[in-house]
Amino acid sequence: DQGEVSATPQLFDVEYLEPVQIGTPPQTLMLNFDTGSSDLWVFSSQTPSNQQNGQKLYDIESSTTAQRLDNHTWSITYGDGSSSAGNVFLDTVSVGGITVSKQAIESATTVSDSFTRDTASSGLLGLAFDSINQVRPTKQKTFISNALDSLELPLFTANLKKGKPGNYNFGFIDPTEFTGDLSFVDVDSSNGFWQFEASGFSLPAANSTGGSNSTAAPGVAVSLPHTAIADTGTTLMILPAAIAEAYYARVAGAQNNTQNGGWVFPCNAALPALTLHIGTYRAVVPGELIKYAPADTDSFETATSCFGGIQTMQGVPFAIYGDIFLKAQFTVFDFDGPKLGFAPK
Ligand SMILES: O=C([C@@H]1CCCNC1)N1CCCCC1
Repeated sequence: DQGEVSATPQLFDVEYLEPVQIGTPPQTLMLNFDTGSSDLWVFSSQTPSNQQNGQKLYDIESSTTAQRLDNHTWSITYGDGSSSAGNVFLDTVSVGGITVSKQAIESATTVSDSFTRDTASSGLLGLAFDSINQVRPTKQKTFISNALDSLELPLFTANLKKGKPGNYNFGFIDPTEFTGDLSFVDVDSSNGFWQFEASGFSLPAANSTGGSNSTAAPGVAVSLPHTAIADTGTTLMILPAAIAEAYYARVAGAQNNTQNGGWVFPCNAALPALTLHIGTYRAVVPGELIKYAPADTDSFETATSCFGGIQTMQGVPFAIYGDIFLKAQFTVFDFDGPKLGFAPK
């Protein structure tokens, strides 16, 4: 089989939501596909009403194929401090026409405030490796793990876009979605993530006049080996401080302001492109993607201070290449290897 599903950005591209069919008859919920985790959990008829805020629910009782997975529960805490927990059911799940019967659906009996406030999302669909699934006493497989045998190729691709719908494909690589050749890098899945090694970065030559979408030829390469994960569920790029410092040194008026929660700069600043070195691949992230969102008002029209798409890694032992990075690269998540493929688009 092959499948394709739209990836619709929410305000400021904070997350991307994809339609998923659950149960019989099918209930379509908008879920956040997350290559940084491995649980498929949903707001459901078991979620307390005081923790709901209009989210569409998985109505367990009205699905004729729902089966309770007795004595199994789940609880997850994400790196940003958000969390959820609950019970487990097995039911039929379809994504872009790919169907898995007896998929573990994790029904939320509690969700933290940030999920309650996120009115558009009915939950997450994890696309990382089964080893970090949080169902106990028996871990459950992700949707993609269950679907693998029915896919033409054991892979899925992510094609996220700035401010408009992109797509995920399952089981095939669509050559019209990228330019040039794909470059592949080995993945170390031992921590359960799509984890790989990057070797450094480059910035445009200092006095190049390129504007905010400057992709002027990169200047000097800086060797800075670091471990990273490809995480569609993280909005920004969380990078080693040395890279963030070198980048924002090239942005007039930039400051790392802990009270606004990170690097901010004047919205009229010229933003250079950042090029990340992954094997022989040179991943260019245009400056316009790094001007992430207004920081002092709710609109780019009135804001003077803007929040950076590049922030520094506090605490996590690896960099997180999130949506800011993935908006600039067509990415292949290939279980054969496993490996990641990147190409410009
Ligand atoms: O919780 C997360 C992220 C949060 C945002 C959504 N993706 C998963 N992790 C990834 C980075 C290492 C710690 C775990």
